Amino acid sequence: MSVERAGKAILTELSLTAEPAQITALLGPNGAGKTTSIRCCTGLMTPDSGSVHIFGKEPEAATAQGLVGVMPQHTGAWSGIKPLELLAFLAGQHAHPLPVAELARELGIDAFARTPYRRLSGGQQQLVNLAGALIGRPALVFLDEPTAGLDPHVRRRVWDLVRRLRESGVAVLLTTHAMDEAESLADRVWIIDCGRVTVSGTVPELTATQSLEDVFLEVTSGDVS
Ligand SMILES: Nc1ncnc2c1ncn2[C@@H]1O[C@H](COP(=O)(O)OP(=O)(O)OP(=O)(O)O)[C@@H](O)[C@H]1O
Repeated sequence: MSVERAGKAILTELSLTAEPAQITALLGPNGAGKTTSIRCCTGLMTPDSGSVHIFGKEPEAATAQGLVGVMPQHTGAWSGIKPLELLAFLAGQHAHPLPVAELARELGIDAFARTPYRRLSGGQQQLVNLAGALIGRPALVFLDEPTAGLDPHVRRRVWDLVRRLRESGVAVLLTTHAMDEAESLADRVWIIDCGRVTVSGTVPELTATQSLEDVFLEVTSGDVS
């Protein structure tokens, strides 16, 4: 797919896939087009050319059927709503949601369940956003920098959860700037630069002779102009 905004190419013939029961990492420098790709895949943005298929459906239809979960990098302010209230509300939008209390316990949300969303720390808000993405039991989940700003304990908890999603057959597509995270979690890695795929492969393929960070630095310019 290709996307142009304000006369500038943001994505150029970008093509990638994410398979069920796999963790797919989408890597790229700041401004490379990762979030834009996710927005196109979830129907929030329409590519100027090309198409997106989610289990054979258009993104809007797949999202409407609850097949897709999204953890955005930033949410709008959820204001004064408390985490469990928010998750119960989101659960109500789905036919077969996960049990709210169980998910909240698993992610450690219980500890700050009584604090209004806007007063939560950045990391706590991240966990609530992650729970919100998973509550509807999606078959495909987009996690945009799910562990950015999380402490090492919480990061490991999120990693375990992401691995369990894979084990249960979910297709996980995540973005991250942490190369150790991609190496540890991902089955397949796609590296993009200036809206184009520059390299893709399994972690063992990409790291046969050098670290993933070295590969990243080699195949990306970091030039977003
Ligand atoms: N609606 C829009 N209008 C104009 N430019 C846009 C629009 N949406 C995104 N862009 C530009 O597209 C480029 C890619 O942005 P995007 O958020 O996809 O990057 P990213 O890879 O997710 O970056 P980061 O790692 O910093 O989160 C940026 O230069 C951004 O300014």
